[in-house]
This record gives sequence, C-alpha cells and structure tokens, in this order.
Amino acid sequence: MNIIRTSIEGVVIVEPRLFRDARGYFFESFSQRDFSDKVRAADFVQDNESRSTCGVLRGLHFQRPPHAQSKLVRCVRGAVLDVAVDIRRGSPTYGQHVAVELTEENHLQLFIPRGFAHGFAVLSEEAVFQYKCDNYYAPEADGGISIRDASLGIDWRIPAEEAILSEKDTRHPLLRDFISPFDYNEDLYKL
Ligand SMILES: Cc1cn([C@H]2C[C@H](O)[C@@H](COP(=O)(O)OP(=O)(O)O[C@H]3O[C@H](C)C(=O)[C@H](O)[C@H]3O)O2)c(=O)[nH]c1=O
Repeated sequence: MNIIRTSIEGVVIVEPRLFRDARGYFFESFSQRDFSDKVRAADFVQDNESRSTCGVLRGLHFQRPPHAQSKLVRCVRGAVLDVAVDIRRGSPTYGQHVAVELTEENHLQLFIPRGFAHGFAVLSEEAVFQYKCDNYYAPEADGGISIRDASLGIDWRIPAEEAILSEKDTRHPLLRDFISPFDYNEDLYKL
C-alpha cells in the first residue's frame, strides 16, 4: 500500500496495491501490520456500510470524546466526494478540509483521524460506502456541522441546496456557531 499525504497533517490517502489478471483483480483492502507500519497504530473495532442514491449528502459528522472515532473509508460501488474538516481547536488547519474522490475504480481510501468532521457526496447513480472505525457507535455523542456551510469552501460537486439529506443533517450548526469538543494535540497527528 502507498500512502499519499494531504494538505492536513494526519489525513492520508491510502492507495492499495492492486493485482490484476485475466479473472479481474485482487488487493488487500486492509492490513493491520501495513497500516500500523505506514500510518499509525489503529485498533479498528467496527465496520460500517451504507448505500446511497445519486444526490445524497451524508455528514458532516463526528462523535464527541470519549467516543471520538478515527475512520478509514472507501467507496466500493460508484463514486463519492469524501470530505474531512479539521475541527480541532488550536489546529493550524482549523476549519480547513481535505476532499478526495473515492471510487470503485480508483480503490482509494482516506484515513480521517479523531478531531475531524466527515461527510461525503454521492457522485454516481448509487454509492456503497464502507469504513472502519476505531471506536463504537455512540448516538448520545453524535455531533455535526452543516454540510451547507459556505464558509468551509467545500465544492461538493453537486448542488448542496438540492442534496438529499437526513433530517438530522439539516439541523447541524455552521462552523462559526460551533464549539468544538476537540483540542489540537500535535504529537497525536504526526506521522
Ligand atoms: C453511524 C451509525 C448509525 N447507526 C444507525 C443509526 C440510524 O438508525 C441509522 C442511520 O444512521 P445515520 O443517519 O447517522 O447514518 P449516516 O448519516 O450514514 O451517518 C454516518 O455518516 C457519516 C458520513 C459518518 O462519517 C458517520 O460515520 C456516520 O455519522 O444507522 C448504527 O447503528 N451504527 C452506526 O455506527
């Protein structure tokens, strides 16, 4: 697997090694050893999968400490624009984001550390999205910022105002009205 750094320390793109032959392809979608060697020790405890139709936007979500989650995300059917927003107070990249197209064709994955809000827009007819989390689901710790916050400068590639959102996702605050539960800890994010 190849690691590609992004504009935000700690957020990395994982490019798996693909083996193609006359039958199709094979690749190791996750290796604890390789991930620990090349990214960081991560004890993923929960795998999630969601399917979304064209025009859906999910996010921008996080779980508050002590239920904060790092995520390793990928799109196994279709294509999404995946976005991670830095919401760590004191971070030099606070409010900035990384946006990466993850598709069933490019097989790319994105690692999003704790302290980030995460979301994605569906760019294809449908998208099946799978991801690993290093902490369990805790609905009581659920938080979010508005996926329609223009101050974030995210180009979702689809009109956010026409997007299909859950009722919950229509109610998240703008970043300027948001008090983050995360503090920046440089050592935690250095690769
Ligand atoms: C996240 C989650 C949800 N659920 C149940 C709760 C709801 O009844 C149902 C749908 O949940 P929700 O609408 O929160 O699903 P998404 O909008 O896809 O939320 C996710 O979308 C963004 C992109 C994320 O990064 C988060 O992991 C997560 O918040 O699944 C569970 O049982 N376990 C879980 O871990």
